[in-house]
Amino acid sequence: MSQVPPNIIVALDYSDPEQAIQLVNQLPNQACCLKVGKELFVRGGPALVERWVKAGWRVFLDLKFHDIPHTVEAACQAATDLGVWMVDVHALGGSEMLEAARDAVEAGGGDRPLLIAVTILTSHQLSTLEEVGIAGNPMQAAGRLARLAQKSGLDGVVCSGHEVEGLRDHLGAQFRLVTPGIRPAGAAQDDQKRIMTPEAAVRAGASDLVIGRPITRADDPAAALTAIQTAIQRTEF
Ligand SMILES: O=c1ccn([C@@H]2O[C@H](COP(=O)(O)O)[C@@H](O)[C@H]2O)c(=O)[nH]1
Repeated sequence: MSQVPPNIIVALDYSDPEQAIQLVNQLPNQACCLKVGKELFVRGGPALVERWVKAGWRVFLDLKFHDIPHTVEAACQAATDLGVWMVDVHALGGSEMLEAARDAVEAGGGDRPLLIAVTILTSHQLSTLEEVGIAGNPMQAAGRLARLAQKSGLDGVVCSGHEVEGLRDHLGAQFRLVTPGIRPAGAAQDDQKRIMTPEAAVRAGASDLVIGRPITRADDPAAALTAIQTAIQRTEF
């Protein structure tokens, strides 16, 4: 299990960078981390990321690189140059690609980003794995990919809360388990399939909780974040 309270990473999935900036301005500084994904990065560009990095925010650049090793290595080098706190790739890219990504972030020296690999997306279920030809259920497939990521020298993986306990047992306390698909009780499931409440994910041993719509679509996002943080603080882990 994680020995420190997990980070909350707010997923800034906005089409308008100004809306993202306004939200970040409302958030208690340093009380959470920020996640910039594909939509916001394509619309806002690297300057947006640099703005928050310079302001002292820990930024997870969630672009889920998956390509030939040379391309992923160069993309991870570019992410490292931006000064982000965390960056990710798809474990399905295989060991050669994962090792190229690791070499790129390590070339940045001591102040390098954490490098994590997506195992099985939280929007996937057994039928999705069957559809795309991945053997086993989500736990089995995530377990194989997480072991590959660890063997390739990565710092952790993205998985659903449902896999956290099993992965923690096998991969040790230091390996980062970053969990999206987090839904407070009663919140809309949206397109997520393998969901878990923040409290249950914390009890299972998640290192970081990625939360988007339950915060960004709330009437008062800062209050929604505070409510989740309070619930986590009351949870024994
Ligand atoms: O397996 C994965 C990997 C990444 N994500 C990302 O996390 C957020 C979740 O947003 P919600 O609004 O809380 O559903 C989103 O940016 C995804 O791209 C994921 O959901 N699952």
